[in-house]
Amino acid sequence: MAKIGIFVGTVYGNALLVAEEAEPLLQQQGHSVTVFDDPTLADWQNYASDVALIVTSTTGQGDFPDTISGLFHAIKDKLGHQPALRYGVIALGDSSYDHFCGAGKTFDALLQEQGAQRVGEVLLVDATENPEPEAVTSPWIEAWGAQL
Ligand SMILES: Cc1cc2nc3c(=O)[nH]c(=O)nc-3n(C[C@H](O)[C@H](O)[C@H](O)COP(=O)(O)O)c2cc1C
Repeated sequence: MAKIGIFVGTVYGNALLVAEEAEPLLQQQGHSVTVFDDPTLADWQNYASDVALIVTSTTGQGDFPDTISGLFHAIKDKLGHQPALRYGVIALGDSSYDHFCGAGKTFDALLQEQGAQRVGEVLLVDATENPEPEAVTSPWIEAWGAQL
């Protein structure tokens, strides 16, 4: 059983919906789960030796939504190595934009740089192909949770 924090970046609510659907799926696997829809660095640091699931959309031109932008920059500026952290990334985006899933990919790159251990591959969800992201994210989450 793992202690999992789900850290959400959203503008229109899709990523939050995905996170809220992930919570019971992971709990059914015996994990302890908390969703942070406006996450702070203090929230993040409570999971330094546990598991983080980042669920973020991309806005602007490859930018982070405001709900998670502060957390990303705080981790980048204030934390160094995070070798005890295991994590996963679900990146929501739209392939008609230039920087497809840019925010999720950038978050993953930072955590890789900081030595955190990614569980599974980054899930890229394309809104043009999947108008209902849960159809893709729910099976991915079940498989991801089983690896923890
Ligand atoms: C103004 C705007 C800018 C966007 N920019 C990007 C982008 O640069 N890259 C991308 O992959 N998707 C982009 N998207 C698509 C969103 O990430 C996608 O619709 C996502 O599902 C929204 O999730 P949310 O409701 O959690 O914010 C953009 C959408 C809008 C409305």
